[in-house]
Amino acid sequence: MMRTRPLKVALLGCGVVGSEVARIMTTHADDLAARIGAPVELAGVAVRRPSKVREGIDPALITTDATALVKRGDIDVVVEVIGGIEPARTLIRTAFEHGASVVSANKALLAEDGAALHADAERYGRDLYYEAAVAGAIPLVRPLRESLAGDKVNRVLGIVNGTTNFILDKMDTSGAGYSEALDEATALGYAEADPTADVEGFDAAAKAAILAGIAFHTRVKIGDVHREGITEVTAADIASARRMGCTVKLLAICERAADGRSVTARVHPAMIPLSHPLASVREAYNAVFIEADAAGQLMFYGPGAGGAPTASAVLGDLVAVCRNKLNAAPGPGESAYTRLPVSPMGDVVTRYHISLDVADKPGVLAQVATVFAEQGVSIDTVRQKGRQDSSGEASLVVVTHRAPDAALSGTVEALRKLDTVRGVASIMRVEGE
Ligand SMILES: NC(=O)C1=CN([C@@H]2O[C@H](COP(=O)(O)OP(=O)(O)OC[C@H]3O[C@@H](n4cnc5c(N)ncnc54)[C@H](O)[C@@H]3O)[C@@H](O)[C@H]2O)C=CC1
Ligand SMILES: N[C@@H](CC=O)C(=O)O
Ligand code: NA
Repeated sequence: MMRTRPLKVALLGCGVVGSEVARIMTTHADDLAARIGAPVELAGVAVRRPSKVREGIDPALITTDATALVKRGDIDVVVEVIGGIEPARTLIRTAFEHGASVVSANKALLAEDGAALHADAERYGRDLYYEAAVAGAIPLVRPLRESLAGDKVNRVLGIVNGTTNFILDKMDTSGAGYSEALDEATALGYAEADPTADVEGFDAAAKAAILAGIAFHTRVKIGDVHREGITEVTAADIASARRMGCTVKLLAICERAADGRSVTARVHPAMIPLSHPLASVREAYNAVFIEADAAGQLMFYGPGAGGAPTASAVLGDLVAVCRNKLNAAPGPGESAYTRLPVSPMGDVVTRYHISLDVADKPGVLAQVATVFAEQGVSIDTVRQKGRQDSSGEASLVVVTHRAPDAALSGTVEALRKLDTVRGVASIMRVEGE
């Protein structure tokens, strides 16, 4: 039976995501009410620029005082789509204290201080939902928190940042320049307020921390995630990947160690074969593989960024939280009982693609091979090509078998010291084989 008294929602932030949340709440009001069992009413919208015209939003709802809004006491759900650590963190904690549950899209905050926020939610008996924080519209948090709660997840691997995937895709397929592609991603509403978070891998690292935490029932913070962005990826790297039948993607990889006693989480660009499903993830789409003991391999794919797709995830959470509220039954809280340590990147076993500029003379290949052998790194393939100029140099591309990352980086360090190695043109990990 439909309750007539509406559930009141406070919206914090009305930018790319917030404006779409407000629009869908209005246009789908009847369906949302039917699905929840009570109408939902937008009771206040906190913004930074009140003079901006916001189509479809009653100007009487606009306020610049977000703190007063979350302290009102009659708010059932606060939707936080401001972003950043503060004031978002204090506003969420204040919301819990004053009776509201929270839906947030803020991966930066959750990956930094998720444990404290979950503790507060539990203390006050509120919900904290954040499906939109990881991979936009794609359901990932809920499948991990609920559908796979009875299984044992061993690996989560995928593309979780739309902006960088958009840039790498444009560079690869249309030969677009890095800055031009970044500007386009920003104009389309994919990038963070400060796009450094995207291109330096902070955003993907935050998502990896959240995914690893939920998947392995442990605590992983953004600082535990090994992070490399895409700013060092060159057109030459992408061309080199093509020659090997690969493409370059920014991947997030979270793994449980074979002995089950630790986990790793990393974000870095990697070459993947064109035949791998992740290679065909274009533009701002994301895709994530989850490997679990009983379920086997699952793949999740869809729009990873943008106002409307992200708002879809926010609205899904809003419906769930409202239903929980009506049933007086909070949803799942944090599950971090395993307390597994996060191992350093050096322990991760992976493969390298190394492109070297070497002296074009006898014995060089043997010297290079000796360095790999000394570090215990086995070579998979070698390709050497003399230059058609007077430099006396050749280009040598080595792809390794799997080895600990510490041994691989030790190999590169030792190679740099050889007189015959004139330069290391590029180093990239190879995944997905
Ligand atoms: N844009 C996207 O594709 C996605 C964004 N997110 C997350 O959603 C959140 C919002 O992102 P966007 O909407 O893209 O950012 P945005 O920058 O377009 O919107 C944020 C809005 O919050 C306002 N704001 C900042 N401080 C405020 C304060 N103290 N009080 C009231 N308003 C304040 C800003 O003026 C701005 O309009 C972030 O946490 C972001 O990481 C998550 C998934 C996808
Ligand atoms: N900036 C992020 C937005 C979604 O999380 C991205 O590009 O993926
Ligand atoms: Na999601």
